[in-house]
Amino acid sequence: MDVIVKPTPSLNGEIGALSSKNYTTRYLLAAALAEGTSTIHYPAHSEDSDAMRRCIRDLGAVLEEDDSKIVIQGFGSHPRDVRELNVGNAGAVLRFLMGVTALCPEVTFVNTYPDSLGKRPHDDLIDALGQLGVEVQHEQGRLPITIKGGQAKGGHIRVSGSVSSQYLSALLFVTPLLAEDSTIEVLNDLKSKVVIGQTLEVLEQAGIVIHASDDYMSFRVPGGQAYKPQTYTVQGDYPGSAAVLAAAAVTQSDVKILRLMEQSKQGERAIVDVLRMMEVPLTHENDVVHVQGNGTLKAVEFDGDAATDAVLAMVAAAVFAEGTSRFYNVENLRYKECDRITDYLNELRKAGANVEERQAEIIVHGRPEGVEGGVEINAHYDHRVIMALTVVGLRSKEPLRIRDAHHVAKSYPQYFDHLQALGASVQWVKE
Ligand SMILES: O=C(O)C1=C[C@@H](OP(=O)(O)O)[C@@H](O)[C@H](O)C1
Ligand SMILES: C=C(OP(=O)(O)O)C(=O)O
Repeated sequence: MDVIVKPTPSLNGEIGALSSKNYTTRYLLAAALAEGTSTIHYPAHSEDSDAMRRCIRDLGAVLEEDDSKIVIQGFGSHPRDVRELNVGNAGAVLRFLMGVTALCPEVTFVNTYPDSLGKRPHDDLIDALGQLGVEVQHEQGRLPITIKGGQAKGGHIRVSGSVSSQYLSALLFVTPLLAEDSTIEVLNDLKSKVVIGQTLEVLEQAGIVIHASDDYMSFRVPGGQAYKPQTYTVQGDYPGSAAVLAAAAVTQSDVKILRLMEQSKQGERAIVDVLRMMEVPLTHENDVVHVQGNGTLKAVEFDGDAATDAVLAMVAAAVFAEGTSRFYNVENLRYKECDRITDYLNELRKAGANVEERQAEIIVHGRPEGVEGGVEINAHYDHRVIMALTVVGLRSKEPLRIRDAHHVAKSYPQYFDHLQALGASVQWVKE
């Protein structure tokens, strides 16, 4: 399905934020790894969170769900012996479960998105699992991947953090369940460091003890621990909401998004600070972000690694700012659902934006007068490219047609409904 985005001068109204993808995947996993019954209130519903639901069920968890909660009977440290798992296009779900299946005799992760997740690297995690005595078969570090576990006991593990924090999160989820203590040393840089704060928060809620250094570069994990069954409540999602806030920032708007915690550990809450730095009129009080956009924005410089999943939305806002914006320290955007630097900037250029790339930077020469539009956009299987190009389309002179926009459902299936509710002119069309 494609979406046509038409120029929309103003957005008005109020929406509840979608539920956080990152917390939902983590709570589902922590509940599955507990023996006993856990409850998760307001879990996210999207392709990625559904992938985690499907896989933990395949591994032996029992799930019962109604409109507002999911009740999970976990399998503890004894997942069922399954042959295959299908994570769809969900990177975090794949990496976390590659760690957990170190507890299984032999599991193959199949390759259902050869042009997206199928291209993403997992070498650093494969190497770390090897240090635990887990045999991993793979296609040059890519899917399909077979994990032959069952022998892992714990020990000293060195893992690179220079491509993704998800490899480290994977190790943090599984090592507490191993018989012996582990130490984890992070080599090189740790990208998306803030996300590790979310992993540690969830592990602590599940009663798991981890001794982390202040810089998150080394960890001591006592072995033989058990996840406690818990009641969790999922907070609102900043990465998805960032796109709606960017849309409000580039139009004449009066838009409120509810359920966005000020004290959240999600790095993408920086969208609020970045829009503020861009002089967009907004407030953030009592978990409500209120944007009263006047369409005028100033350029900004920002370390994007602090808010990795909101950078594309920030860039979309910068397309209409006065001056030149720079988003630096963003190389790992190249290893996501698509190359979020080269592929994304190519689509922005098609729409009429003036953008430049460096290996680890995005530079945007703003066009406050608006961009031409009137072209077809390739979604590159990437929900965040779809959301960001929609923001650009709202302020293009001619409509944008976003091909295969249904991939937005990876994280935010109701994105276009939310925008429509705010008055955006967006419309689904069959190919
Ligand atoms: O741990 C997680 O849930 C995630 C970590 C981040 O990935 P990287 O660590 O690869 O940057 C983020 O982009 C992704 O959407 C979710
Ligand atoms: C990169 C993302 O997800 P993942 O790595 O889990 O596929 C994302 O949600 O933007």
